[in-house]
Amino acid sequence: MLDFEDKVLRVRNLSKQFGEGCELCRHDKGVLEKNHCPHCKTIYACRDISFDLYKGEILGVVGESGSGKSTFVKCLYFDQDVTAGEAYVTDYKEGKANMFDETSQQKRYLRDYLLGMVYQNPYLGLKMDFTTISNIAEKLIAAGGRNVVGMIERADELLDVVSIEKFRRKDAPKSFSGGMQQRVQIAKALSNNPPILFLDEVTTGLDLSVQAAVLDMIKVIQRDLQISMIVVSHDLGVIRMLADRTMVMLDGVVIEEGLTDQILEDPQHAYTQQLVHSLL
Ligand SMILES: Nc1ncnc2c1ncn2[C@@H]1O[C@H](COP(=O)(O)OP(=O)(O)OP(=O)(O)O)[C@@H](O)[C@H]1O
Repeated sequence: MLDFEDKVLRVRNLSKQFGEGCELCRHDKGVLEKNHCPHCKTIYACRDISFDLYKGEILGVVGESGSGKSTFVKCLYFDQDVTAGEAYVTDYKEGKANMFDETSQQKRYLRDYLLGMVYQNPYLGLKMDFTTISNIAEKLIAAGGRNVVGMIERADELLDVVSIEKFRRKDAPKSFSGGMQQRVQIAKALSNNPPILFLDEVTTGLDLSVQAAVLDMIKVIQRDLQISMIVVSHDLGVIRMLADRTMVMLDGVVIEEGLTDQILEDPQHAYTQQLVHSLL
């Protein structure tokens, strides 16, 4: 049974809109067509998303393109500002400070010490012209690392974890395959031991066999390091393989959530039923 004490992240009513809204949509979300207002064209990308993330669990977020998954995870990593909502990290100010209200310096601290992100597009997470080792060192330096030998040792250790061969470690990621780039991103995101890691469509676009290898690796890392993860994917197959619990998003709203097995065996919402059916 999960305990209240085991929560690492608490999110309440996370909302993100693109546009100001108008008299019609601001007060009555019933006027929306899917996720947008037909009158003023404001897009309500995420609406009132609330959940808890527990220590050592993988929470899956699944939904079709445009359902708001990336916006949701970008808000949590401060790549985008929320329109409204609260989020509390247990390891930060005893879980009492709404991280969305913090200063940019405090948000940088949260990113450097407590949160990690692996992007779908490795160009967003890596400096493609730097060596692989210095990509990892960059994150360690941001988190206060000054001991060069220590940082190189740490980078080596992490590149072992993600199976990047020793002779490639001084190469720049631009010379790597897509699967290798994702593995370097994962090593970089793990470098400061964050208790919480976000992964956004990390295997999309990879060959099936490479995809399977990256997913296996994520599972092993999560088991060995007991990191809590939020895994975002349009692919229920990925979520089935990784996630303990799942939230299903449609048009910016969480329409269903529960244990992944439960959702797969007994989906309640028509959209979830369709998703599950497509897996069969
Ligand atoms: N910067 C932006 N400006 C305006 N609208 C945006 C912006 N970013 C996202 N949106 C809109 O927000 C909605 C959710 O987009 P989001 O990228 O979060 O969806 P998604 O589920 O991650 O889809 P995909 O996997 O295709 O990226 C979409 O309607 C999208 O057009």
